[in-house]
Amino acid sequence: MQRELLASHTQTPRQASAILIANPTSGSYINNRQQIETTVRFLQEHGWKARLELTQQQGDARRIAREAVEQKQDVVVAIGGDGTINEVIQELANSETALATVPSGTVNVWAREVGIPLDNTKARDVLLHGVTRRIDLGQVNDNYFLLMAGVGLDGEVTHAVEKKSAKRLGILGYLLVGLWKTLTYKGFRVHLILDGEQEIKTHAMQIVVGNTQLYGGAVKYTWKAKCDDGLLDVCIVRSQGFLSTVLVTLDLLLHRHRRRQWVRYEKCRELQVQTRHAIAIQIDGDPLSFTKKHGENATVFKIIPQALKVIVPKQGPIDIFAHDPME
Ligand SMILES: Nc1ncnc2c1ncn2[C@@H]1O[C@H](COP(=O)(O)OP(=O)(O)OP(=O)(O)O)[C@@H](O)[C@H]1O
Repeated sequence: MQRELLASHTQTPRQASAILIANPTSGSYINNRQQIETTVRFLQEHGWKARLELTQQQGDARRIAREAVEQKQDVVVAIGGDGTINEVIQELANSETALATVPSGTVNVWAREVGIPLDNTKARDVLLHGVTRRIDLGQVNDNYFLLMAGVGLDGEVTHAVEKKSAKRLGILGYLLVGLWKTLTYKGFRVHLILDGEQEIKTHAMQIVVGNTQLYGGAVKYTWKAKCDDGLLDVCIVRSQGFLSTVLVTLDLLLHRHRRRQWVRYEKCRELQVQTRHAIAIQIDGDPLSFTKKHGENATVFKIIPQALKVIVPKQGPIDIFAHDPME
């Protein structure tokens, strides 16, 4: 029964079995707490078999998502930000359980990318009336990413914020550490191999490997990305000193065409990254690990086509998708 219920082209509201996973430490949870309980009742009143689970610590969202897949739940609703979503997709990947989101994070990049309203009362309508799509996921070191992975400056920033009390400052903490790192980061030599053939050797400040377009809620490094085209978009920002880094960021922020001069832009299915030193990596805005050093095997970024079912607004932005929704 569930497959038919998930098909949502009709006006009939979707009914489904679902676990709602809420991260009480996510950015806007406190403001949304009342709304979240209302959302559970709202879904139940519309015939959903829905229950709410709160995470107690990092890792819980992933564990609960694994149970949801084992129980063949139709939907996991991630109530949090992109970090909570990233935990959930580790288990939803290659399953029939769809990801839905009621945004409750600080930046909520996924929600912004696909047009899920940040207002919870409107977001819950998407659960009922949104469309189901299958999208790709990126993968590095056995970890999936939904949005993007970064190597270099942003990896350094996320690792530094994680270690320092700056995390408590939220976006401001990222901005302060980001500014400091931009002033002091020297970049790195890198050897890239795309799809086992094309080689690029350069001195980079930042490499963004994107499945989607938006970065940090405002900038677009991978502005041509489609999340269901079976390809990763790679944006290599060359290291040319502090001033050019600021100018690149401004161009990307303002979505100016001039940005093309500052970066190299490629598409591929697989990207091998070899660096002389271990360079910090982030995925979906959280620190991951480091690239392998000279002499070790390359760090490999891959696209896993059609790996994730998602529920998104029917009338959301379409330039992020290459294909129509599922029937
Ligand atoms: N109960 C919990 N206690 C501590 N950390 C948690 C808990 N539940 C989830 N986490 C972790 O909290 C981190 C941040 O959560 P999340 O990304 O949802 O919120 P956010 O950072 O405010 O939003 P955004 O990423 O959109 O800016 C994630 O890495 C997640 O794994």
